[in-house]
Amino acid sequence: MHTITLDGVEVEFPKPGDPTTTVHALADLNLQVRDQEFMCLLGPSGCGKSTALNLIAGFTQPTSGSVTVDGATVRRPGPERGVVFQDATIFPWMTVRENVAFGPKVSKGAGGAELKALVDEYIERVGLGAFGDHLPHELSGGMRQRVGLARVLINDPPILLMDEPFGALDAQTRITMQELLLELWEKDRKTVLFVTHDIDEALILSDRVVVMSARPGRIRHTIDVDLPRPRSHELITDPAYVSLRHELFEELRDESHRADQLEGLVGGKAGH
Ligand SMILES: Nc1ncnc2c1ncn2[C@@H]1O[C@H](COP(=O)(O)OP(=O)(O)OP(=O)(O)O)[C@@H](O)[C@H]1O
Repeated sequence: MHTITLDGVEVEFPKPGDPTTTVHALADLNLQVRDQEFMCLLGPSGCGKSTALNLIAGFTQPTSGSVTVDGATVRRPGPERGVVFQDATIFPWMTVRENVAFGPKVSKGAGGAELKALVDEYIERVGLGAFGDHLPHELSGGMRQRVGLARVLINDPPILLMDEPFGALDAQTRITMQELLLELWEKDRKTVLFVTHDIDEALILSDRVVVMSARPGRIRHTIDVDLPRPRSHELITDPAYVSLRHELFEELRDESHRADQLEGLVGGKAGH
């Protein structure tokens, strides 16, 4: 069982440039990600999605409230939580194969034929079988993100935390990567928390979508995505999909408007 629980989580940051005031990033956030569930956190820019993910990853601590993984309080990063960011964390001087081998080599002292076979397997899984000896600068953005994914997956973490991993990719590559992720997840269901501000991405991937409010982020709305799996983008014309999309669009529109007001981008006053 691999579950994530946030209970009454508050996060306040010192305001950059003005440490006497704070930015209230998360307010009384309560969230539970179930075992082997694919959950998307959806919300307007600046609502605290990354802050929530960073708490679970163990990169930051809540001001109050609790963050637990499998019942244990999160205090630091751990091998059971794999984190994938928008910019793939890969070493530019290492080949694809060396990059993918890095984790098991360093954390488990793996090596030899066994490691080589494992690396080949994961490179194959992410569709980079023919690119093992390439350096990152010889790859496209989508291919680099595949390397980033393989680097995390090879450690076989039961929990995946993904922060807009496809956010920097062009629309078509993004769709390809979503379908690759779905295919990988169908085979080996990990507990996933995926941060995005893209409604279609959330719907295609998730079992549940949690919509966060504008800052301070709290949960505004949760929807169950009862669409059949395995899924592909053909789903977008399905009436059930269209209806869920409309529901999420309405929720997100209100919150995006509030977020813009907070930032002083449209009418109203900037605030914290
Ligand atoms: N280390 C920090 N110090 C001060 N303020 C911070 C820090 N990290 C985040 N914030 C602020 O907290 C709020 C939430 O930020 P966060 O990055 O979690 O939002 P987000 O929903 O992930 O946004 P986006 O979709 O734009 O990435 C923002 O107002 C941000 O400026």
